[in-house]
Amino acid sequence: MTDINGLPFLKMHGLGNDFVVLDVRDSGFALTSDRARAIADRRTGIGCDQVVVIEPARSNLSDAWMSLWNADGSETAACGNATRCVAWLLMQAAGIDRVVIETKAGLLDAESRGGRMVAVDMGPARLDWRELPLAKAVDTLNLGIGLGALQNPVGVSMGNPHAVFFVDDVAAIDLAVLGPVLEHHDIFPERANIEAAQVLGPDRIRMRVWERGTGITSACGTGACATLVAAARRGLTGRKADVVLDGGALTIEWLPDDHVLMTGPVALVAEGRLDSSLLS
Ligand SMILES: N[C@H](CCC[C@H](N)C(=O)O)C(=O)O
Repeated sequence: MTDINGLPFLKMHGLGNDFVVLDVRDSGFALTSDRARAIADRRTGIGCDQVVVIEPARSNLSDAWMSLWNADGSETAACGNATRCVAWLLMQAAGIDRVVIETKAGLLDAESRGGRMVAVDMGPARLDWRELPLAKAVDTLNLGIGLGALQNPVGVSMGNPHAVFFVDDVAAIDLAVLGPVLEHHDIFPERANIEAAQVLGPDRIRMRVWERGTGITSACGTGACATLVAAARRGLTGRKADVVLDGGALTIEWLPDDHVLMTGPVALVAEGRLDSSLLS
């Protein structure tokens, strides 16, 4: 199916990181970069940070495939908040409390924690420069780049690239100015998500994020995972902490097997149908 007309969508968010969710398992509708941009436009489209597409499972290891598109039309392999939303939808529809979602970043195992709380094993933190990826061999614990108040981040991939900068006061960081420049730094051949993090205690971190391909968002699940791993690697926190974002807190734990467990809420705010004029 190529016609966007009448295609149902759900409007969801995780701590204000908002999504248009398309379940195309029956229609076969194919999203493109242009269509994603049109849907995500907050004036002429539905408006969202990412467009999330539920597709038929591609193996017997998962219940569904999920593809993810930023507001600028770029595709990303990982999105923690969207993963919780899709997992909740699938569990609600099937009356089950566990589901496996497959993405370009691998298999994601999700479980209901009751109500609208969902826990997701976001897979292993990738710490090698090649996995981020970076343009050259660099110790990911100290990338050695910087701009203004943001200096010397930790590089972590959760299937998507993150640069975590630790600062004394997150509120003083002009992320709208520094974020886009650092997102496009030459060391990141695929760009990067930019996090400014302030450690509040051994199990609490305040973080704000400039997302690759989207800009400042209220929350970023993979960014929260990357921030906890970065803090633990630097010895600033333990391996479990609440990461407090603009939209609320996620509980993140870096497990002994290097997988990262993310727990947080989901919200379903509306449903509707797309109109073909969206693409005009
Ligand atoms: N909001 C998402 C992250 C999107 C990452 C995307 N901006 C990228 O290009 O990697 C989350 O909850 O993890």
